[in-house]
Amino acid sequence: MIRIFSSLGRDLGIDIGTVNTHIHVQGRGVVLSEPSLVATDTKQEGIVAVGADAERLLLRTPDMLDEMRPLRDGFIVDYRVMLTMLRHFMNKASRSVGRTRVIMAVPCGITDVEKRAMTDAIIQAGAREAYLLEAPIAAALGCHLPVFEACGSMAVDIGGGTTDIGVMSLGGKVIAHSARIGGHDFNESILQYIKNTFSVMVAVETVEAIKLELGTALPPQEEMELSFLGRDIANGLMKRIIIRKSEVYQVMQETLQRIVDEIKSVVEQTPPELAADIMERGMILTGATALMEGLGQRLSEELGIPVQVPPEPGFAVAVGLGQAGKEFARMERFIIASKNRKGRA
Ligand SMILES: Nc1ncnc2c1ncn2[C@@H]1O[C@H](COP(=O)(O)OP(=O)(O)OP(=O)(O)O)[C@@H](O)[C@H]1O
Repeated sequence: MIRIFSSLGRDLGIDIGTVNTHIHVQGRGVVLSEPSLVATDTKQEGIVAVGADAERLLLRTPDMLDEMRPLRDGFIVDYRVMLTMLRHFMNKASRSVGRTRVIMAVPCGITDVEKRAMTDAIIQAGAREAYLLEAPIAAALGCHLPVFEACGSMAVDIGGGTTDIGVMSLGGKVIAHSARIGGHDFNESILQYIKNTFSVMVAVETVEAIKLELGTALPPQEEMELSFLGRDIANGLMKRIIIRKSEVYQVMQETLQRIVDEIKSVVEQTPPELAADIMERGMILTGATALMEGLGQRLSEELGIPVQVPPEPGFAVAVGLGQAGKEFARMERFIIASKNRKGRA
């Protein structure tokens, strides 16, 4: 059983993702939104800058610095760097970190070792108390789904590295599933396609721009194209390439289908009475990948479930963590790990 400690400080809701970190402060809203990125000095192996500062420096002086993302697919890959980044963000978001209760979103189904690492990091970063909540539960709270009522609610959060799917009812989770597939997989497919079709190498920023400009989950109604520069694999010279929206749509099919299949398998495992509620009331789709053109409609058509995308899907989890702070007395069954400075529950 998870112990709920008493708290005096302000709540921080931290959505620390593979690509971005968002922090919600009780009473102030989402106060921080920065890339989950660290720039390290190649010679000294020291950390030079964190978050948005690191992104700026890496763009200006790419040869003198190394880029590090301390989380991959939502999981910690370098504890020391992750801790530095977390401490930096927490101190930026709050002037009294030592009095805060942190509620953090994590992918569904993380192991006990990963839970321990996350709660340890939060306390080491200076917080008074640490609590973990699975991302789709936070997303559902952020979108005001009736998760405490006797009906089924469903939320799907698609970020850069993971798709997290949750079914909730009566203040507890019924199913929580995480698949290591997300926005990054679309980028990978586009990158491979460009390499194989045009025999050029392109910058990751170019691939991201192609996805944001031309990416669509539905067959394009009208053709569009984008021109960009790539480096010819054969002779090393820069070459201008034109890619069409219909090509990008085709390239994205495999990842789209994998996401559909992951959600379908959760719907199939959902108890019939809750599945009926979800078919009627719909599910919510969050995470910044939810901004992709036509994704909500595509999922709705494939799953036969109404899909709603909130106005700012990338912030829904952070907002939900703030809501979890407000509803804290009712959160016991949702909280998957906790720790305070004296120890863990
Ligand atoms: N308009 C858009 N269309 C398609 N994809 C988008 C759009 N805007 C952002 N994305 C994608 O959203 C992803 C980042 O989403 P988000 O910030 O929710 O991820 P994260 O929380 O850091 O990752 P994770 O939850 O997997 O750890 C990136 O892959 C980005 O390319």
